[in-house]
Formats: sequence, structure tokens, C-alpha cells
Amino acid sequence: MTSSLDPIWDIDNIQRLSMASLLDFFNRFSLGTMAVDRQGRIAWIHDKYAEFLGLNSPAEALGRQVEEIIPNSRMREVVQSGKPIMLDIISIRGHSLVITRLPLRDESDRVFGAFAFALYDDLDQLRPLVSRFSELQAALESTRKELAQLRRGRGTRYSISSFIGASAAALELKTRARRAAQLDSPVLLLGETGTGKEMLAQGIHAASARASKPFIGVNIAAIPETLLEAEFFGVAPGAYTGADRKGRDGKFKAADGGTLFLDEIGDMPMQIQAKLLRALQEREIEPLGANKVLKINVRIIAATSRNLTELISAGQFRSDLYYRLNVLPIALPPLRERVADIDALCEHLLEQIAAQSGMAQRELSVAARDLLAHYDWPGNVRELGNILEQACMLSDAHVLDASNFLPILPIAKPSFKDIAAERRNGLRRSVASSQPRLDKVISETEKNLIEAALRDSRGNKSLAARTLGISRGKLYQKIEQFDILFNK
Ligand SMILES: Nc1ncnc2c1ncn2[C@@H]1O[C@H](COP(=O)(O)OP(=O)(O)OP(=O)(O)O)[C@@H](O)[C@H]1O
Repeated sequence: MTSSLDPIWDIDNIQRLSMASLLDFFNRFSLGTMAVDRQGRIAWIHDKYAEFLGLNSPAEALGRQVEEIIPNSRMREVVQSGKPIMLDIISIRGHSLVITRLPLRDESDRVFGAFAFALYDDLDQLRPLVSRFSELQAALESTRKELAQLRRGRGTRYSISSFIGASAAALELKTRARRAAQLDSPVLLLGETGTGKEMLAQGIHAASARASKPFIGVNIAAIPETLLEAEFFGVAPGAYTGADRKGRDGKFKAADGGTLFLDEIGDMPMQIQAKLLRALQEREIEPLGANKVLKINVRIIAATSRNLTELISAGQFRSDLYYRLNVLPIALPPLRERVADIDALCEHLLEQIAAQSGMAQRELSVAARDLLAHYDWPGNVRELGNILEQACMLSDAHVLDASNFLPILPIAKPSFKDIAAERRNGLRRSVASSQPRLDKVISETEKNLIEAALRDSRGNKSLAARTLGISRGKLYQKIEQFDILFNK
């Protein structure tokens, strides 16, 4: 038991002792301490601090306004606000001091002054902390910038080496892409849907001298024809009422100095083709409603999954625009022509699926690899990714087997199994006799799938295209090709 006479339990005594000990601590370990009263007059100052301030003795400072001794002092602010300033850096007589200022309160919680102590006169001691903080701030800033760039669609996510594949076809394609990155002429990327055209376009931009400038992608098939002109060339202020009253920049302006990626160029209406050709030839654009032209400096990378020469013959694509764009053509082979890359692509895609879903990364059995290598992949790498993702969602197995893929591969199963077995046994029929059957199976399956997707989305083509993992332009093309009728 403790008695009220016990000095340790004498509350007043403890308070007094702790104050004295704290003050002693500050005086010994800090560079200096000081207190002011409610009027901002120096009420107390430690010898060390007085000496540091160039005074002969503490008495010289007592009763004087704090700013007379320390011109940039913020003690008065603490007295007036009643709030501490925990960390501040001030410069006195050529030294930087780290200062902490605290308000002093009486029993009724009224502020009667302020107390300050200077922690360091040598910021070197804080340097590791400050430099770590600066590093973190710089990292945060650069991540913010990257994120903002991606949000504005001006950045690139891919480099040429992100294009997975070591087959002869993939290596040749990457060599051509690297060469194209060294030049500034238009590039035309030709390949089926999902073969990596947009990815390669980003890679070429990222490896080019324009890498620090914007990369702007436009999917022509996804923009209604009536809006395309404004979307490309912009609108002058006052040209329209409503939302465009103030005018707005088009994609050409947004890409100025950088690269403009024109996806699905084969879907561009003839009237806009003429304006695009003029913009490329003259290197200037005329925003809608403006009566002056703007100089532009943009590199064009166009892409299409359609056969442009056929479109020219059909009178749907201007031959002069084709020659203007076809300066550096790069053909992206479909997956079925670079089967050797499927294993590496599967590994890469499974790694991506694991990272995005938070699930453990899966592997493929030999039979599963064999099966995937024998499918024709009309949707190419995008379809391969979708199939792998579905298989991962539907099974918990660490090693995915052929049986995990058979039910989800969009092809008539018995015929596909036959074809796969046939190929494995080296009994592949001659191209002339087997190709029509395979094509027919694929076309029928494609048609069925598209009809089902359109039914499920009640005619919403964007949604159907997304479900199928193809672009809207591709969907339109397929609807036309298979003569699909559907009810909205
Ligand atoms: N060689 C590759 N290596 C890794 N990923 C790839 C490769 N090719 C394509 N992909 C991936 O497949 C998907 C489709 O690629 P991308 O959009 O570049 O194809 P695309 O040819 O532009 O298709 P579309 O014509 O339908 O727009 C993307 O997720 C992309 O990352």
C-alpha cells in the first residue's frame, strides 16, 4: 500500500519533477530551449540558445518581443492559435534549425505562452530520412504521371519485346517492327483480329523517337460515322451549340508530336478517307467550323484485319490513301501459322491470369498443350487468353488437362477431336481435301456463336462483341459475311 506521504505518490511533486526533468532533458539534448508569454515576450531562454543567437547572456533577451531576437519566429502564431507546430525548419545566422513549438496551458486550459526547442542545427542527421522521403515522393509522382497518362490513353503499356514469340515468323515481325521504329514513315499493320496489332503499334511508338510524346489510339469501327470527322479533326469554338460550344481538340491535335494509331482503317468511310489523305499529304488539319488550318506533326500507324486491296477493287477504299499508308507494311501471322509460339504464349497468359485473379498460377498437361496447338484460333491470342481464363475459372486443378478445354473450345467437339487426332497421327489430309471441311466447321461454329451472343445481348453489338472477344468492327464484318439476321 502507498501512503499519501509517500513522495512518489505526491501528484504535485511528480508533475513538478517531470517538468524539471523534461526541461533538463531538452536543455541537454536539444540545441536550445525558449519560452514566451501570452504577449510574445521572451520569458525564458537557455544559455546555450542565447549564446547561439549571439547574445551575451539570457538576460539580454528577457522581456523583449520574440521577433526582435528571432525575426522569423512563429512563437506568436502558436500562442494565438493554441496549436503546436511540431516540425519546422528555420534559418538563423546561416544555420538551419529543426524547431518544435508547443503551446503552454494553465489549469483552466488557457494558453499562457509557448515553448520551443531546437532539435538539430545539422540537417545532415536528417538527411537519410529526408532523402528516403524525397525518393518516395518522386516514385509516387512518376506513378501518378504514368497512371494519368494511361487514363488519358496517351501512354503505352507495351514494348516490342512484350510481343511473345520466338518462332521464325514472330522474330521476323519483331525485326520489321524495330526497323519501323527507327523511321518516321506510316506503318500498316495487317492481321486477323487478336493477332497483336495494337500491341505492336504501341511497341513501335515506345521504341521510336516519339516515345515521350502521346500515343493516341482510335478504333474507327467503334465511332459512329457522323462523329468521325469531329473526332479526328476537332471542332472550332462556336461552330456548334451545346456540348461542343467551346470547341474541342480532335485526335490529330491530341497526338501532336506523337503517334496516331488508326485501328480498323478498312472501316473508314470514303468521305473521311479523303480528309485523312489531305491531312497526311499537307500535314495540316482544318477543325470543323474553323476557317484556318492547323499544322500537325503526327506519325500514323494504321491497322486492319480486312483485305484492303479487295476493298479497293470493290470501290470502298481509296487506292491513293492505301499507297500513302502502306509505306512500311507489317503482316502479323495468325496463331495457327506460328504454333511454335503457343506454349510460350500460354505460359505468359496464365501468369497474367494468376496476377489479375489472385489465384495460383496453373500449368498445362502435355495433352492440353497438344489440343491447344491443334485448334485453329480464329480469335488468335485474344481467344487463347479467353479460353485459358475460362478453364482456370472452371477448374481448381493445378495442372489443366485436355478435358478442361474440350467443353469450352468453340468448335464442334467430335469433329475437332477427329481433326486433332488426325493431325497428331501425321495423317493430315491434303490441303485441297481437308481445308474446306475444317473451314466449314469453323464458319458454322462462328456463325452459331455470333447468333447466340447477339440473342443473349438482345442485339447490343458492343456487348456481343465483348462477350465474343472480338472488336465491334469484326462483329459487323462477320454479321455481313454470314448474313446473320437478328431481332433487337
Ligand atoms: N504476341 C503476343 N504476346 C502477348 N500478348 C499478345 C500477343 N498478341 C496479342 N496479345 C494479347 O492479345 C490481346 C489482343 O491483342 P491486340 O488488341 O493487340 O490485337 P489486335 O490485332 O489489335 O486485335 P483487333 O484487331 O481485334 O483490335 C491483347 O490482350 C494482347 O495483349
